[in-house]
Amino acid sequence: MLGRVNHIAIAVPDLGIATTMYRDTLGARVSQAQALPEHGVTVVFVELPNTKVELLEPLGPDSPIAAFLEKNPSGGMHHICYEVDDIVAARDTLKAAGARVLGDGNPKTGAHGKPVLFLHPKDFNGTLIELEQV
Ligand SMILES: C[C@@H](C(=O)O)C(=O)SCCNC(=O)CCNC(=O)[C@H](O)C(C)(C)COP(=O)(O)OP(=O)(O)OC[C@H]1O[C@@H](n2cnc3c(N)ncnc32)[C@H](O)[C@@H]1OP(=O)(O)O
Ligand SMILES: [Co+2]
Repeated sequence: MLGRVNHIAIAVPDLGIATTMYRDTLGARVSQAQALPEHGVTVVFVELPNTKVELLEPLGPDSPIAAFLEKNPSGGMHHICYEVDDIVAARDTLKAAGARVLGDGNPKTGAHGKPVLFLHPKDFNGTLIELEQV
């Protein structure tokens, strides 16, 4: 079911500071900030030779990363995104295996304009998983 790692996400309290750190201190190429109101986050992608790191800042009053940042005020690793060929087939297989699919269970359009879904961290060794159909 799983393909490549698409990105690893880090929740950050201040996207401007985090972007400067990745660009100027760590010397990486970074994208422009992109507000994603449907996801309650603003994102910046750090573009690495083999994958991407997604920096996430809360957007709006109901951000899904707000509680995480309250518990981890300086930020922290938030999720890992794996690529799948068929997200609906993957969802149905995982649901049948007892995994909790977050939200209403229907894929949303993610930061790359492709369908994404999230799986509950408590069902996957304490790691929040995002699936992206590529
Ligand atoms: C746009 C896009 C893209 O790439 O295309 C994105 O990535 S959007 C990225 C942002 N969107 C999302 O993350 C959407 C899916 N996420 C969610 O629905 C939420 O973040 C949840 C995963 C349900 C967690 O929500 P919240 O923290 O408010 O709930 P909660 O406090 O009840 O947490 C339940 C338990 O899970 C733990 N928990 C919470 N977030 C966690 C995380 N990221 N990794 C590992 N564990 C985590 C909490 O500590 C708690 O454990 P204890 O009970 O042991 O204390
Ligand atoms: Co993501």
